[in-house]
Amino acid sequence: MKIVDAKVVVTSPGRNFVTLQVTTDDGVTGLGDATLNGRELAVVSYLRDHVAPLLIGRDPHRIEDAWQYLYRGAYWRRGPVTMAAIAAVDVALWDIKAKVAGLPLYQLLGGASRDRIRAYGHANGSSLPEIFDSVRALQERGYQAIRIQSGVPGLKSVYGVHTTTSVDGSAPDVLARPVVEDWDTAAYLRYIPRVFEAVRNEFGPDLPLLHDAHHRLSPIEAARLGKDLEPYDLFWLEDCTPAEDQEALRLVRQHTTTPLAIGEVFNTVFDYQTLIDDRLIDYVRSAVTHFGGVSPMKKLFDYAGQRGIKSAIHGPEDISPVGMAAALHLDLAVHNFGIQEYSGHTDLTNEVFRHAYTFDDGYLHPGEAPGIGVELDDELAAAHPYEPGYLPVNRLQDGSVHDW
Ligand SMILES: O=C(O)[C@@H](O)[C@H](O)[C@H](O)CO
Ligand SMILES: [Mg+2]
Repeated sequence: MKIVDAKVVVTSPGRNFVTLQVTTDDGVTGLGDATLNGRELAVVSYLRDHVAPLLIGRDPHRIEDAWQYLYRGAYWRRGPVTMAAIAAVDVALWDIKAKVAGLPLYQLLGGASRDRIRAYGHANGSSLPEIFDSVRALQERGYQAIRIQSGVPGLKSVYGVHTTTSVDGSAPDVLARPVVEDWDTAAYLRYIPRVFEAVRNEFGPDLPLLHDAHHRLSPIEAARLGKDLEPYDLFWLEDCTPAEDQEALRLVRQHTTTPLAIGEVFNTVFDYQTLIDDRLIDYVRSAVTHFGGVSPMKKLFDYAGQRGIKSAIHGPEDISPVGMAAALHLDLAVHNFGIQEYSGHTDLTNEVFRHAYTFDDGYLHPGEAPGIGVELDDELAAAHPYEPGYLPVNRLQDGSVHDW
């Protein structure tokens, strides 16, 4: 069997997605997600100009060799652009192998370790009543674990709430530049424990609650927040310190028993080495799409599992249904599964990417279709071309840039 075509499809059914479609001489196709939010076209070029020509003529079954060839063979290793491109190839080849076998991918990863996959959803609000309504709306959709993000008194923007207008009064952005949001760490640290106290009082002790600090805190600030949140029994505190600094989490860990999760912007296992070896975290948060694919994610989970650390694959809306499907096959198969982030996609996105996976009563399942279980509607994808779009940036009240 040989690869005869490798096509990159960019589509924006509401937001941008980059998909690699690999075709074999037998007419089998495999899909991989290469979406890198806000830098999509860099990965498109990497794949089209530098990777696709190397794939033609290769045996699609040699997945590990293709991965090593693209990773070691480029000489320039790691980084989100490279690893998103390699991820798309890896997932497309796993999709092909599983389709040829006539099996859903999870069967090739060891088979199901569980019957269903617990998901968490995102509740947001600028006030407590808004947050309570948001939690109730998620519970009505079936969610049984919920991330809580809150506006902070004195700040105009609410992290996680989509806006197209900058807080600094600059010309309204037409998404050609990032929106500017505002941030004040001291106000946030004073307020967030009160939010979790109120949510616990409203919804009781049983509902698993999560919170994302989005890399905005120094180690000592994160340590304080972890301690202040202990009475409210969080499932985890996510991304409390900047992701580049593994040692920062040692200080946080020494001060709090609030469980810690990190990794959505990590690209390789080396970003986790100290964190896993020294048991400084409880959950690894990488996305299949940004970590080089299913192959390195399986290795990461096996390594983390030796230290009792669990999986929690990144799954916001900017992971396409292709990336989500790949995540769900891993979730079902690995023993040390923790939880899966799942926001779902728009109806239009679900039409462009028809998928076998399901969400019922707060639990996901990848489905039984051979491969990863996603089919791309090329015509509908082409009808919704790329549109520039960016995540926001944060500025402090003195105007300086802060982590978003
Ligand atoms: O945990 C999450 O889902 C967030 O941190 C998102 O990944 C981020 O806002 C970019 O979309
Ligand atoms: Mg996050």
